[in-house]
This record gives sequence, structure tokens and C-alpha cells, in this order.
Amino acid sequence: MVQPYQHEHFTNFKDDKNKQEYLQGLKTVEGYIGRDYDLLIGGERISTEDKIVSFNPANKEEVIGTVAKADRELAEKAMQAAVEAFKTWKKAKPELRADVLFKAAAILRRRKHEFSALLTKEAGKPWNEADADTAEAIDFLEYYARQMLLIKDGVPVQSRPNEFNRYDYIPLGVGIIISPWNFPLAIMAGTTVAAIVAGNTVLLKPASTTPVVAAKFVEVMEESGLPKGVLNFVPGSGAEVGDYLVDHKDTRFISFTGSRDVGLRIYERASKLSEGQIWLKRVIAEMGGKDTIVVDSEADLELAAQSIVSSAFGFSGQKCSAGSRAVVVEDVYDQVLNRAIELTKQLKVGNPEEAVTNMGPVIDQSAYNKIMEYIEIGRSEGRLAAGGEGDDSKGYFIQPTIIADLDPKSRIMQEEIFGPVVGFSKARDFDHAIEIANNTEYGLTGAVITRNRDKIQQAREDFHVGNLYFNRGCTGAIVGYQPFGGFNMSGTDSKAGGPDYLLLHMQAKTTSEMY
Ligand SMILES: NC(=O)c1ccc[n+]([C@@H]2O[C@H](COP(=O)([O-])OP(=O)(O)OC[C@H]3O[C@@H](n4cnc5c(N)ncnc54)[C@H](O)[C@@H]3O)[C@@H](O)[C@H]2O)c1
Ligand SMILES: N[C@@H](CCC=O)C(=O)O
Repeated sequence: MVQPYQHEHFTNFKDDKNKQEYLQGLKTVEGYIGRDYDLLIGGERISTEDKIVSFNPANKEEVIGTVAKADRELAEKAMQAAVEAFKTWKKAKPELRADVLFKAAAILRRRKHEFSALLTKEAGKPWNEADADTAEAIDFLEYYARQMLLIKDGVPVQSRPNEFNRYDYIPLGVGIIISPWNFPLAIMAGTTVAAIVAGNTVLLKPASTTPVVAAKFVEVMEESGLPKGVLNFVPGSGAEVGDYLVDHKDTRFISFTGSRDVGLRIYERASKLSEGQIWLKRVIAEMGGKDTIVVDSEADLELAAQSIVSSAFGFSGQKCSAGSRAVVVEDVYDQVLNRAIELTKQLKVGNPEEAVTNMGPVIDQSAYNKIMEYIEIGRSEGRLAAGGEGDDSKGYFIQPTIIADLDPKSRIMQEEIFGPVVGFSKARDFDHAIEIANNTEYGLTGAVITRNRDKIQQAREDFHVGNLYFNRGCTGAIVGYQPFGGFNMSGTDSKAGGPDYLLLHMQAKTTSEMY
């Protein structure tokens, strides 16, 4: 019998046994560092001349692996493999599809620290962040498998005498899964398996900075018994392969997670009809954020400062959920800011392979350059209160940075920086703080720190974000507990890890029979 869903626990690295297991994971990864990975199309492994090279962002000299790169011709081959596989996979019993996910979860759990160590090497995640990424991937597998079992017989509708009505969910067809580098295991795996367990076949195009962990996950899915052609692995250039697949007449849906600009491009292109296309493509888009922590005057100020610092600098601020804006009511502004500066100065930036490191590198040179430019903008728009320095001699390291006394409409308070930079703005009172919190074009996460119940209720109604947290930070949603996804320019209002997520990959069919 399937056990009730519970989220995967996080590893306590203070326990020496766990610490040793993580170090063993690093050794396992070092055993295959620099290996070459193929495309997977219709179950066939295909190598290419042209390669994507994946580097360790903490040590630019170290190549994590090289991965074959699909061009349009190979993308077309993968599309035809997925079209063919859909004919049988859509008829596979939901229980069988769910079993593949359960098995993959068991394999991932057994190799948990190896996968986390690979995330440390390829994405620069410190131990706790890597561990959370792997745990979330396991959660997606466990949760979506159970969700499929819940909806496999549709939902009841009314029938009249001598009539039998049914309402069932059937899969859509071929989906294109386009994933980001910042949760290179959890989001890549979650978006892929949601589509697959619902009976669709997919082409997976991972981010080009983190293709090795995706290749390893594809191996796990094969080992779990997924039939050939259901999951086709086609790393490649977003502009070349991405556009081609988004435009393709056989594409039925696109599940994209990434930046606002690429999301908008996909949304627009998907709305245009290609020759021979006989449906309206569906787009599930999870995009950027500019997320605010509001601190009320009636608040636990230590909790407020800790929540701001952990939400701003976890994984170097490279989360769509990162708390990149702190809006503090003026009576307590100086106290919260000063404590946040103290806590920030205690953070250790360095090699994420070392257990003591709080913050590793940012992902690559272009991210480093962009974030350093924003820090310069911050110096002119506000007051540099902590950090500000970077060092890209060995890896892409940037000190956790606080820019204080910002106008809420300044660029630092409006644009997604996607790095370890948090801006502080002062609000006159709580109403003003909520008004500022809502004044970006995004609507992903937010948090309110207050002891006042009426203000909690006010924020529940008026703070317009997909994930709102009270008296805690604004990152770290758990699958099945805090379904995740945002409003406005943060995406198409979907909720990953939530009870209606699979339905986005399905269509409802009504049948009515007369006796
Ligand atoms: N809302 C969420 O759940 C969520 C989660 C994680 C990341 N994000 C967002 O993702 C961004 C960071 O990730 P990123 O830098 O990988 O984003 P990105 O938009 O640069 O890339 C995302 C993916 O899109 C691909 N791509 C690029 N151009 C394309 C095109 N023309 N057609 C099709 N695909 C194309 C990339 O190769 C990559 O696989 C941030 O904005 C972050 O907020 C959002
Ligand atoms: N789901 C993650 C964020 C994913 C985006 O980067 C969180 O809740 O922190």
C-alpha cells in the first residue's frame, strides 16, 4: 500500500555520520568528474561534435563534465520519438506511471548525498542548500505519483436515470520542459515528472550551466523503468533548440521555469499558430521575483533581521523567492538594519565544498558582472551598508551586500538582481509598507514579521503574492505543504508541488452514456 506523503527530511550535518556521508558523496562525484554525456532520443544515446562544457563556479578551472548539444535536426528527431512514444505511454496505467516515479525517488534517496555533492560542484550550492534541492526532487517524485493515483479515475459528476456520466482527465501530448540552473535537480526533475506521470511524453532542455545533474537524473529515470521515448534529453542553446521546439506544430505544451524575459518570449511565440498545428499550446511559466519582507513596528526584531538575512543570502540570493527587499516601518528601521548588518558580516563566503561555508559563488561570469553592476547602481541610489566586494579570480564570489535607505521605486528595489544583494526601504507605517511591497511588477513570495493578528489578516488580504509567509523568511517552500508559484510577471499562476499542478498537464474529457 502507498504510504501517506511526507516531505523528505533535511540532513543534520552536525551529526558526524551525515558529514562523512556527504564527503563520501563528493568523492563519488570526483570519480566521474569531467565525463562526457550523450543526448537521449527514443532510448538511443547520441553524441555530438559540439558540446556544452559545464564548469565549477567555485573553481573555473574544473570541468564538471561535457554534454552533447542538440541542434535543430536532433531536436526534430527527439520530437518524432516523443510523438511516437505518446501513442503507448498515454495508455499506460496511471499506477504503472506512478511506480516509475516511486522507484526513481527510492534511487535518489539512496544516492542523496552523491546528488547533493554534484549540486555543490556544478551549481556552487553549500551543503544545506544542495541537500534541500535533492530533498525537493525526491518530494516532487513522491508527491506527483500520489497525486496521479488520486485523479486517475477522474472526479464524480451527476448522472440522471438511465444515464451514466463520467469526467476524466487525459494527457495532453508532447511537452517541452525548459528548466533553470538555480534548482538544477528539483525544478528540472519536478517539471519533467509532473508531465510524465500525467501520461505525456517530453523533451527536456536543461539550463546550459547545469546539464550534468540533469543527465544523471535522466539515467535514474531510465533505471526506474521509463519506456524509451517518454523522456528525451536534448540540452542545447535556448535561442536555437528552445525557439525551434516552442514553435513546433507537434508541441502541445511548454513547461518553462526561468527569467521574465525568456518566459514572455515563449508565451508570445507559443500563441502563434504553426503550419499543421491543430491545438492552442498551453504554457506553464514560472518566472522571476522581487520578493519583499515587511517588518512591522510590533515585531520580534531579532526574528526579522534573521529572516531578512537568510532569505536574502541563502544560495547567494539566486532564488526566485529570495528576499531581495526589506521594507521596515520607520520606528524600528535602524534597529532591524543594524542587526541585519551584524548578521551579514558573520556569513562566511567561500568554497561550498567546505562544511563551514554559508555562501558559495554565483553561477558564472555573466551573473557576476551583472550583480557587480547592480552593486554600483546601489551605491549611487542608496547607502552601501555591508559587503559590496567581489572576487572572480578563481570562482565567482561576491560578498553579501546590503544597500540601505533606498527609494522604493529605485532600480535596486524594483529589478530582479538574482544575487546576494538586499535593499532596505523605510515605510511610514504598516499600510505604507504593504503598499510598497505591492509596487513591483512581480508577485511571487513575501513575508510579514509582526505580532499583531489584525495586521496578519490585512496582509493575507492585501499583499498580492503567490506565497505569503508570516513570521519567517520568504524562501524554502515545501512540496505538498506550501505549493509554490507567483502572480503577475512571476508566471502563469501555477503552483508547483500543489494539488492542482498535474491538471495543468491534462485535459478533462466528459463522456455520457445512455442505458
Ligand atoms: N518562479 C519560479 O518557480 C522560478 C524558479 C526558479 C527560477 N526562476 C527564475 O529563473 C531565472 C533564473 O534562471 P535562468 O537564468 O536559468 O533563466 P533563463 O530564462 O535565462 O533560462 C531558463 C531556461 O530557458 C532556456 N532558454 C533561454 N532562451 C530560450 C528561448 N529563446 N527559448 C526557449 N528556452 C530558452 C535556458 O536555456 C534555460 O534552460 C530567474 O529569473 C528566477 O527568478 C523562477
Ligand atoms: N521553491 C523555492 C524557490 C524556487 C526558485 O528559485 C523556494 O520556495 O525558495
